[in-house]
Amino acid sequence: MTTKRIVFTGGGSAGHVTPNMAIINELGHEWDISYIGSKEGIEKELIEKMAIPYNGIHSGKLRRYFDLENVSDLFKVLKGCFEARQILKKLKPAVVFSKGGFVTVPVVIAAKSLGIPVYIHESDITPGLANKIAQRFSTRIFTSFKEAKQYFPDKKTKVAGSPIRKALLFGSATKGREVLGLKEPLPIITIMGGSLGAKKINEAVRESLPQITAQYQVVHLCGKNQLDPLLSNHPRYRQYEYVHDELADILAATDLVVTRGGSNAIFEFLALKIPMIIIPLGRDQSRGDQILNAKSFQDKGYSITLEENDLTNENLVKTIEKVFKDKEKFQSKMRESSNQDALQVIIQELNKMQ
Ligand SMILES: CC(=O)N[C@H]1[C@@H](OP(=O)(O)OP(=O)(O)OC[C@H]2O[C@@H](n3ccc(=O)[nH]c3=O)[C@H](O)[C@@H]2O)O[C@H](CO)[C@@H](O)[C@@H]1O
Repeated sequence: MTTKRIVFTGGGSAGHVTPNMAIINELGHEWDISYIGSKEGIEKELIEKMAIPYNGIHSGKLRRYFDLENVSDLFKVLKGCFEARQILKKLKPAVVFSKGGFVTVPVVIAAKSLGIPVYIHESDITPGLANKIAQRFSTRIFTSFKEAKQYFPDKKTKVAGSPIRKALLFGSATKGREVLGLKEPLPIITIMGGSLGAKKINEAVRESLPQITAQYQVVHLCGKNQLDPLLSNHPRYRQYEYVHDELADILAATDLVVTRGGSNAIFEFLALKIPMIIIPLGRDQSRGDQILNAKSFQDKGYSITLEENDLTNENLVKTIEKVFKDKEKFQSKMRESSNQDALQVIIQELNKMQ
């Protein structure tokens, strides 16, 4: 059996890393795997935990508006291109798989300059700036959403769905309740404000805790440095900055999620048939991709959108009650969904490579 080499890249937030992790876990032994990410991004910790060789390069933030920092960031991108080229020259991979995030731009440019095929995956309905640039250098493009296909050249684009870490599909609810130490038979609501946490959601959840915990238990994935020490002994509330392998059991024990509209997270909840309240990141803080993700899921009957501007304690509690009451309806719509097995689609295409 000949060994083929693949280099993954993606970073900046977990959503640009977890799909890579899902694919890495499913690749067979004929693949030799390496990773290129930023020197200090979340991808470094996540990938090193998997014992995959990790190469850190410089990366700069790309902005659509003028800022003096653009100049120093441009130098960082150029430095990153040089570093990525050196790494790729040494590794000589058969393909580079790029998931998005600023760090991928120098990597795909370097790959293209060395004649290495570049595959990219876009998780959102509208492409992020990094993938908008990367797609010009790419050989093959995969998308999670059907609606995203229109933004890419038809010939090289395929709607694959969202690659989900397989372990998430095999969690145990009993183990989840045990790990959490939640012993009461009350339903569990998990709050996930994206991989970095969401300050506004954290505040609203914590202020509404007396009402919410009257009927439910709460697991709060609140993001780095956002734990609230005053709540560490609450009998019906558990908080974590970020969870790794425990997530599968926690989600198996979860009856409802309150979440940001990050694409990977919501496709995971869809796969697990967990009804969602999606509070998308607004246009004032992003390009509005989460608003479109949330609309697409709401239109299909998988979730209810709660706009951040309408996020009052009262609305949050009311929406939780409403979604909980209609839980079966949301789940039956999710069961009807024809979300194909993205992992298989992507792995089959990679395996075709020489
Ligand atoms: C602020 C921002 O720019 N957000 C973007 C970012 O979101 P973000 O990084 O938050 O991405 P997603 O919600 O798509 O994915 C988060 C991932 O982290 C995992 N997770 C999260 C918390 C935790 O404790 N443990 C854990 O494993 C989730 O299971 C999921 O796989 O990338 C997404 C995919 O391009 C975009 O849709 C979002 O708009």
